[in-house]
Amino acid sequence: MITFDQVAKTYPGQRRPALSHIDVTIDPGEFVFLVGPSGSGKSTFLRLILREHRATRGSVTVNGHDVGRLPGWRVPRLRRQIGTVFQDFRLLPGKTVHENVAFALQVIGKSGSHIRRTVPQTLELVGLGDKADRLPDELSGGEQQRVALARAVVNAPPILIADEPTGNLDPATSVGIMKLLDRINKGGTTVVVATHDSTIVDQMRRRVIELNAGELVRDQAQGVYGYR
Ligand SMILES: Nc1ncnc2c1ncn2[C@@H]1O[C@H](COP(=O)(O)OP(=O)(O)OP(=O)(O)O)[C@@H](O)[C@H]1O
Repeated sequence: MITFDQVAKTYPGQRRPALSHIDVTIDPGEFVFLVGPSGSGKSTFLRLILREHRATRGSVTVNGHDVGRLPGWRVPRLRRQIGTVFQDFRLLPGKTVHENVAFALQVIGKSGSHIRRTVPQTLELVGLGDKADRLPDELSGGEQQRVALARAVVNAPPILIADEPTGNLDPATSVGIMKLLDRINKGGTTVVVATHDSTIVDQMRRRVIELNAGELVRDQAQGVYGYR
């Protein structure tokens, strides 16, 4: 599903590579935590999957496609296969919860009847069925992240990527978000989460990939956070 084959990435103008010698395979349906100190390359790893950047060496394959070789016009189709969630939620402030989630379907051309059916189901999944008409600034941080999650999965992508999804949330709220990611994964979605949240990684005991200075230094089934 997602394969890194001898991947290296050096950003333009930088001497030190952000990633080097990365060899890893993530199978369909896996749940993977990506951990490592600040600057170790976690976001770069995720950006290569999304083709926000291209590898300098080696190849990144998603669903059988070498994403570095995709022509530009195919990149939107790749990104439709990958739901994304970030630390800062990135909701549209002038739109309601329903509209934020619906917008993700409108931009890919889904019909009004599909949207009216699917959005309420997805808001129920994330526990926000009763807050569809709220604006983002009328929600708590945890609720805003649930909206972002609903938006990420409303078109049922096979892959969900989350970069520090609990970075702005208190511990109790973070547990709720991780339980939701776990539930989405149990529905068959491959989930990759970059995080500094050691408590949650230690609680969940899923596969842990650790990066350090751009190198993959640990790949552990049912792993722990494992460094300070
Ligand atoms: N656009 C860029 N241009 C140049 N260098 C970059 C760029 N993005 C990241 N880097 C560098 O690449 C290295 C890896 O950064 P990256 O953001 O992938 O780390 P990270 O593990 O996600 O860090 P954090 O936990 O702080 O988010 C760092 O040295 C960073 O300064």
